[in-house]
Amino acid sequence: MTYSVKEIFYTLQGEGAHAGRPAVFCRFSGCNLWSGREEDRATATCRFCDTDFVGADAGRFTDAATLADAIADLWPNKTAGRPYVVCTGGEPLLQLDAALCDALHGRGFEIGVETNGTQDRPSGIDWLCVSPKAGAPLRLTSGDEMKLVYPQESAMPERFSGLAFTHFTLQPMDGPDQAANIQAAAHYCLEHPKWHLGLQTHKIVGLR
Ligand SMILES: C[S@@+](CC[C@H](N)C(=O)[O-])C[C@H]1O[C@@H](n2cnc3c(N)ncnc32)[C@H](O)[C@@H]1O
Ligand SMILES: Nc1nc2[nH]cc(C(=O)O)c2c(=O)[nH]1
Ligand code: SF4
Ligand SMILES: [Mg+2]
Repeated sequence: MTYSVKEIFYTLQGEGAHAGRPAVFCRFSGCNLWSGREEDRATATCRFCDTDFVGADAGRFTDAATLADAIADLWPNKTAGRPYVVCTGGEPLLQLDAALCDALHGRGFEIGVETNGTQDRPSGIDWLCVSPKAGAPLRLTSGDEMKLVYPQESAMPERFSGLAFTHFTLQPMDGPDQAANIQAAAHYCLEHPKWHLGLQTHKIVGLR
C-alpha cells in the first residue's frame, strides 16, 4: 500500500470533543466527494470544504512503517502525554488501513480519524469522528463522535440524532455566512441539548 500525504503537522486538535488536545495531524491527499479543484466546487457532492488536500506535498510513503515514523518524529516529548495522531484529509478512509494503525500503535499513538462516513473503517481506530455530507450515502452509522457541519439542506441534525454515537457536535459552517451559522447552531443546541456547539478553535487561535 502506498500512502499519498498532503501534509503532516503538529498542532492542537481544533474541533469537536477533543478540542484543545495536542496532536500530530496526518492529512491524506484526495477525497471522494470533491476533486479539490475550485472549478469543480459548484458541482461537487461536498461544496463547503475549507481544506486543500490536492497533491502529495508531504510525500508518497511506500509502507506503513515509514509513514508512522514520519508522524512519530513530530511528537515533541516522548515521555509526557499519550501521543495522539489525527488522520484526516481529504478523506482518510480511502487510504488508512489496519497496517498503518498497527504501525502507529506500535509507536505508542492513540489514533483519531476525521471522516465523511462514506467508507468502511479498518480495525484499530481509537476515536472515530464522522461528519456526514448532504447527498453522500452514510455508511458509518456508529462511532465516538458525530460532528455535523450546520446548516446543510437535507442533512439537518434530526436525521442523525438517533444514531449510535457517544458525542453529538454541531459545527457551524465556515464561509460567507459564518456569523449567522454560529448563531443558528448555538440556538439549535439550546433547543436540542443532545447537541453541543463545536467551534473551530484553531482558526480562532491562529493555528494550522
Ligand atoms: C476537511 S474535512 C476532512 C475529513 C473528512 N473528509 C470529513 O469531511 O470529515 C475535516 C472536518 O472539517 C469539516 N469542515 C470542512 N469544511 C468546513 C467548513 N467550511 N466549515 C466547518 N467545518 C468544515 C468537515 O466536515 C470535517 O469534520
Ligand atoms: N487544528 C486543526 N484541527 C482540526 N480538526 C480537524 C481538522 C481537519 O481539517 O480535519 C483540523 C485542522 O485542519 N486543524
Ligand atoms: S468530504 Fe471532507 S475533505 Fe472531502 S470535500 Fe467534504 S469536507 Fe472536504
Ligand atoms: Mg481543517
